[in-house]
Amino acid sequence: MTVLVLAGTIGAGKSSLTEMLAEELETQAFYESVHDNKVLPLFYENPQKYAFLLQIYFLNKRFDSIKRALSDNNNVLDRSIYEDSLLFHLNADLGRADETEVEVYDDLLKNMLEEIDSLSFKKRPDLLIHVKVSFDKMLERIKKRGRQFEQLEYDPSLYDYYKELNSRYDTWFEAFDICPKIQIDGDKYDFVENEQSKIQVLQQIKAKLKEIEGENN
Ligand SMILES: Nc1ncnc2c1ncn2[C@@H]1O[C@H](COP(=O)(O)OP(=O)(O)O)[C@@H](O)[C@H]1O
Ligand SMILES: Nc1nc2c(ncn2[C@H]2C[C@H](O)[C@@H](COP(=O)(O)O)O2)c(=O)[nH]1
Repeated sequence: MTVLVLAGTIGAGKSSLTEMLAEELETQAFYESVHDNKVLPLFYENPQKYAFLLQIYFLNKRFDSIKRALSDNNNVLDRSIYEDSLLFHLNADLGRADETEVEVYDDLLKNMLEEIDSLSFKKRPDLLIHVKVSFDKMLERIKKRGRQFEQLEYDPSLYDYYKELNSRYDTWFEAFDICPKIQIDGDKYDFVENEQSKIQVLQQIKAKLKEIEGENN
């Protein structure tokens, strides 16, 4: 059983790489709830009002995906539950959640992570794959994808939100020690449109998985 989780800022390329990995490794892909997410557009319209609700929504959906993923053999998840806290605390720091909401959320997340530990013999993912992109690349990709409510034209204050989110990922990744990890340079490798880049990225990930397998034997 192999569990891979993707991590990275908005537009980094997590979903694209998830699809490629699932195909390459012949595993099932689990995607974050975006198109069917009723709260996401509300959050972008009024973050002050909906930051807490959105976070609970995502946490619930992620928990659901993890439960389904763990009952399966091999799988790839397009965003890790470990980034939830990063996203929520950024919003809390921006004054979009009060102290009680932060307390309730932190406690719920801790509880859920403990519950995941007890769900399966597989307690941690085999590998966390962080797709790192520069701030400029992040903006370029968000624009390329074109989700209306994520565009700077829709809300110019998103510029600062995105900038801060992207910069927090570096510290987050450095400190991450829950399972083996690898960083993919999403600026350097255009793995969506360039076949050679795609092959190189998949090779890096497969080499890391081999290295981990060697360490475990
Ligand atoms: N390495 C890459 N090279 C070129 N385009 C990319 C790359 N990664 C992602 N994209 C494009 O950027 C946009 C966002 O990618 P996506 O996979 O949806 O990101 P995420 O899931 O991290 O939010 C999509 O239009 C995708 O085609
Ligand atoms: N406030 C939060 N927003 C989140 C969280 N997880 C995802 N998102 C947002 C960010 C994007 O607009 C969209 C999809 O994310 P991608 O990175 O896959 O593009 O959902 C969260 O936990 N909190």
